[in-house]
Amino acid sequence: MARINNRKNDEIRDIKITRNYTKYAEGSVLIEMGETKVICTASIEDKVPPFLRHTGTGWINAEYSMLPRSTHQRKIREASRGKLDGRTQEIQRLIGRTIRSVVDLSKIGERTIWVDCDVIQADGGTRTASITGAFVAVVDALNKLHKSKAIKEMPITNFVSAISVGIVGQEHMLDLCYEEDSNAHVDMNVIMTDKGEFVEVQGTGEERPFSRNDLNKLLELGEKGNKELIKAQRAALGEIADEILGMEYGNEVVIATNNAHKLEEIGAILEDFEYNVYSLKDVDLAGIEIVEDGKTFEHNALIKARTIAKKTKMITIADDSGLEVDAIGKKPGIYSARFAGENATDEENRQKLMKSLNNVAASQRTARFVSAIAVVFPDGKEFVVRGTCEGAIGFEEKGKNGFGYDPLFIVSGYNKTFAEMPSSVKNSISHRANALKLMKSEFSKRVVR
Ligand SMILES: O=c1nc[nH]c2c1ncn2[C@H]1C[C@H](O)[C@@H](COP(=O)(O)OP(=O)(O)OP(=O)(O)O)O1
Ligand SMILES: [Mg+2]
Repeated sequence: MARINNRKNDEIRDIKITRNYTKYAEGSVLIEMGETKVICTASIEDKVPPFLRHTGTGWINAEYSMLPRSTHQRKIREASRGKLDGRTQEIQRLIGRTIRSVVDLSKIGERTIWVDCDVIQADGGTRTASITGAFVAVVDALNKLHKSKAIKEMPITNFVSAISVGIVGQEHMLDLCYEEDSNAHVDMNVIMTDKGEFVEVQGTGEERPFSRNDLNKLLELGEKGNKELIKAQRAALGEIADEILGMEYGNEVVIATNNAHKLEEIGAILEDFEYNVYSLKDVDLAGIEIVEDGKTFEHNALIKARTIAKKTKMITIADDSGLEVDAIGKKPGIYSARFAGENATDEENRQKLMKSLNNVAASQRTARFVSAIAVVFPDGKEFVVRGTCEGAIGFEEKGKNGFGYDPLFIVSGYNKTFAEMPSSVKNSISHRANALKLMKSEFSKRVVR
């Protein structure tokens, strides 16, 4: 069965959120979900209901109404009728409860936020559009309080949005318009946060009961819709949203290295990382010179990553690595790339190492590779981890694989140099592999997706 406007069953209507729609309220939003249009305002009043006086805590109240000609037939104004009908009361309580669930009322002082949702055109989903729009208006109002220093911090704990789902005929559908809603035999409103948690689920088998399987399908649709709505709220709020939720980082990382071998290894080790990996060449920064004047691997890795993150505004991963040889006081260490002088080749560095270890006995030739991996996010957050790999320096070069000091580095427990191993083996045990493993676990703690 085709949907109106040929929408797919799991497709939401076009959503448009216009902030600062009217001029007096502290927060004012026009939200349009397809043909449904609601004006949502948030107004701040410097007092609270009696039960909260002298508690230092605030309150949020919501009112909802439909303009007489928001519907097909004129609907009598509730003011003229002199009382609110049950539906209106239920909806405004729902809006109030929802917004209260994501605002820390103890942080807004003794103030009441009045949320007013006025439906100017109704084509289904007015309560859910009201919630989605009201949240944005409340963020704007609270942001004004925050910017004027009336409150110390933004008291928003979560973003919240709402969407309708239902079963029409045999079909499970997302975001029902009026006509679909009138034909639905199961009707549900799903209110969720940016964390994917539920604030409220209102589901009714109006014409016939529904199964657990139906419920699961409907929740699935609700989750998809709410994700998209919260994305739209974020987009509408721009930087204010980033301040509350932390910046959204996108799906791309750039590897800040000019060393093609390292790039290849990092790419291979990050094969299962759920980000698209870019090189400096991909972002037009090939050959960029970065002064590595840190005193540690960690510091140098951060210097490289910060430089590229600043230029690209992308999540940036950098490696600073080197070889610590015990017999020569852990040299060359952070100077590994320039051991034989600025712009030295790998070959020259290896020769210098051989000379430095002239006459040093096998048992005294222990060494380790170190890799510090730094990650810098576009908003400046950063972390750095270290991986190592133990081994010893051989008496002659062995093997053709790898790069740098690989032909001289005999890996502990393998009796082979890195250059004698296939890259797949090196990439499962190397200092870089160990560091990137730690990086991935640290990364996933910091980025909620
Ligand atoms: O798995 C390795 N196998 C062999 N040698 C290695 C390895 N890992 C680091 N190394 C050596 C190469 C270079 O002499 C120095 C890294 O210097 P380091 O400044 O971190 O890298 P780099 O200048 O080549 O590229 P970039 O700074 O653009 O990332 O340690
Ligand atoms: Mg370097």
